[in-house]
Amino acid sequence: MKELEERIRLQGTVKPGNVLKVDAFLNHQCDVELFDRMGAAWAEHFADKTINKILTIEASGIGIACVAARHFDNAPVVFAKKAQSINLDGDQYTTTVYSFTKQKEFPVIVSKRYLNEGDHVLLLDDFLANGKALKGLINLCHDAGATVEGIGIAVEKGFQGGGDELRAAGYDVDSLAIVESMDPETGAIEFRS
Ligand SMILES: O=P(O)(O)OC[C@H]1O[C@H](OP(=O)(O)OP(=O)(O)O)[C@H](O)[C@@H]1O
Ligand SMILES: O=c1[nH]c(=O)c2nc[nH]c2[nH]1
Repeated sequence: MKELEERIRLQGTVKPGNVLKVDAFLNHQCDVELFDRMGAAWAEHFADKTINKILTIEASGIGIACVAARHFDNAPVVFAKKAQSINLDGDQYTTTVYSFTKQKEFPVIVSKRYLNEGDHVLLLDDFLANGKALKGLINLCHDAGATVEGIGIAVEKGFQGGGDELRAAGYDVDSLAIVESMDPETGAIEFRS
């Protein structure tokens, strides 16, 4: 998606440790009109799939998924929680995920009420790096007997390999911008064409 690549060039900054900071529009301050156009792009890509639920993971996937859901017949958006809470009751599907930005392992939890056998799920998230978050969500879907119909990502860092691993495993991964390389010294960012 050219618009997203341009925004990354304009407002993104490259930090040491393979971190691309795009919090001016994607995952701190949120440009909801951009999110809407991202949702439209995913809807076009996954037009031949039957999708009845969108699954994401807190925190940064939530806003994007909620806006994108408007392009999927207002499919319910479920987000996996990264902490136990007195608000989480009943049976749960759980796994653990190593968080890229927080650099620690989190439990990842979805109530059995909201992910069911027979669900046709689209996974959405802001970033795909090593693929840990998505593998956690895929595990939850597998445990629930739900089918992963596809994966929509705003920014994939292609050089970290998570996206290509998922494609090799047979998943339809639609990343709207794929960063092939980025240099914290010069700030240069190259996209996969
Ligand atoms: O492919 P991966 O290596 O798993 O990286 C991608 C994940 O990293 C971020 O989550 P993180 O927990 O770092 O931050 P967040 O709480 O802002 O979503 C991002 O939102 C993705 O969920
Ligand atoms: O803001 C972010 N920048 C990143 O480079 C990244 N990788 C995973 N998750 C991320 N979030």
